[in-house]
Amino acid sequence: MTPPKAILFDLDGTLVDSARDLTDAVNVLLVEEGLPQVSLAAVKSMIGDGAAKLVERALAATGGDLSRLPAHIARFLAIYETGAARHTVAYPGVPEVLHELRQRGLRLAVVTNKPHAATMDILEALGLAGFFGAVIGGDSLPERKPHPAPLQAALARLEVSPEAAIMVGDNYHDVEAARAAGVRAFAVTYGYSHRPHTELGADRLLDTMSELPPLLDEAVAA
Ligand SMILES: O=C(O)COP(=O)(O)O
Ligand SMILES: [Mg+2]
Repeated sequence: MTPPKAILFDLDGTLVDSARDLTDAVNVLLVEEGLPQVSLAAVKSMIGDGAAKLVERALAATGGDLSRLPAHIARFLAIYETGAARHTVAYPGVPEVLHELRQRGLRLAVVTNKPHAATMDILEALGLAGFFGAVIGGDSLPERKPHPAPLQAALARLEVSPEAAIMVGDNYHDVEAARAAGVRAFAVTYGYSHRPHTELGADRLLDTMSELPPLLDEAVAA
């Protein structure tokens, strides 16, 4: 097996727990619209397909006016971008593992469906931005995961071939995008998966990010 040279990370539910800030921003929008608020658990089940889908799902769940969806999405982004990193934290082990992987000479990227501006705000607020040689957001290209294009764009920027890369995500979109790009796929079990983890089709499952470096050693040995 080709030794890994690059790791592509999903953001929400993989590197960072962002559900509380997303929930707060959705609820500001819903209150403005005179609609009922949604719970943290409900929002976790709506995250993964980008901000537009999150807003659409929240409005659908609360009886909102979907004919005004584009305006609602724009309003949500304006609200979210004022506080995307208020309560958002890195999952346990994430900063240490990113540091270790860079020490090993691996190239790192973020490939997320979250808009690029909010992604950068979060990475900078948490002191993680410097680890990544590429950050592809949900609005960086016309296509989003599960399309392979964002992964391919990250690999082009890192100058690494798909066989020498591993995608680490929390959702089926991450695994599907990786498969379509010819990249190995690992999945974490602590994020916002919409399916049971064993049904994601990932090559390996990680209960914490700290399990990643030893798994890379195995991938090299295999
Ligand atoms: O913004 C989202 O819905 C999901 O973002 P992710 O791709 O980092 O999980
Ligand atoms: Mg995710």
